[in-house]
Amino acid sequence: MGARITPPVGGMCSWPVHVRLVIGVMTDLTKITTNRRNGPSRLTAIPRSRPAPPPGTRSEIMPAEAGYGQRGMPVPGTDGSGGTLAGLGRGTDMGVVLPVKRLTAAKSRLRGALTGVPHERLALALAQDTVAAALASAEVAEVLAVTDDPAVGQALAALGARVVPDVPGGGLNAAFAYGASLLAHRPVAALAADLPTLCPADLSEALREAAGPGRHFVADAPGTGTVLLTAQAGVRLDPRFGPGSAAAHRRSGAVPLAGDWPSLRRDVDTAADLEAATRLGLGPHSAEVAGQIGSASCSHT
Ligand SMILES: Nc1nc2c(ncn2[C@@H]2O[C@H](COP(=O)(O)OP(=O)(O)OP(=O)(O)O)[C@@H](O)[C@H]2O)c(=O)[nH]1
Ligand SMILES: C=C(OP(=O)(O)O)C(=O)O
Repeated sequence: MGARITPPVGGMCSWPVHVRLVIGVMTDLTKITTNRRNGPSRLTAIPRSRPAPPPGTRSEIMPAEAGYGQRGMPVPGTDGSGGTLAGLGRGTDMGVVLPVKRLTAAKSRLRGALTGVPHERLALALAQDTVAAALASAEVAEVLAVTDDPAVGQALAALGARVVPDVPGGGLNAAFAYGASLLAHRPVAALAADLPTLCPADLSEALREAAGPGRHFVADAPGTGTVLLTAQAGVRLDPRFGPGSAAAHRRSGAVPLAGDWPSLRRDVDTAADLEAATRLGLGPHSAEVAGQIGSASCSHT
């Protein structure tokens, strides 16, 4: 498939495009402790008296540079869903766990989907857009990426995620369970890392609906897989991702959430999925890789 360039279906965009402006840092995976409150996505919320970041760390991006308040972008401190960003006095304590495979092995069904684009670049861009959207959600306090790939760790840390190695090395569910165990003090959301259309407002709404006791999940667009599984603090996540995971999560007692949330349900496993995601509106990293100008169409905020 060549990169088919079509404008997003919707109109206004609520994407914080500053993610493209952030400068990364070479960081030892085991030493990254950055969270969204001191990461780049939070810089707009930090008082002006905050000391400048030390040389060699992340660049400070001011709202005007980031495009906030322009072209339908949300003003600082909001994600376009009516809530204010966590750390400014609202939002939940939700920790998002997001495992990513080594890029050489990741998204094998997608290999060759974009002519002339190195597969690893595309696989990374999907994760970058997912993480940036999660960090921009008013309901998310922290994003924890579980990965053994140094390039993934570096790129996601640069966005503001905390990164840990895949210590169990036992596949996707083991990685989710491990990440959740590190966030045991919080409610936890297990999020697929292949959601390049994800809009913060869709994720925020789903997480608000998941606020009841126990576990909740959101099925993918076809209805058979899972894009999001949540567990309240103190409740075991018990992830059952993989083929038929929607039914597996339902059987395990997790409650399905019924909202539309098209940007959340659109996971990208195949070239056809990528085409569907492109029609919906890709996030900035994936759009750039696909040679598409613009970013996710988050008109439903
Ligand atoms: N850390 C970690 N992440 C994983 C593992 N398996 C899958 N993932 C990630 O989980 C997300 C969803 O998994 P899949 O959709 O099955 O992705 P995938 O295995 O890369 O794709 P295929 O090779 O096409 O099956 C992707 O972002 C993967 O990178 C694993 O064993 N460890
Ligand atoms: C991991 C899952 O599926 P896929 O590999 O199709 O993304 C899932 O839906 O649980």
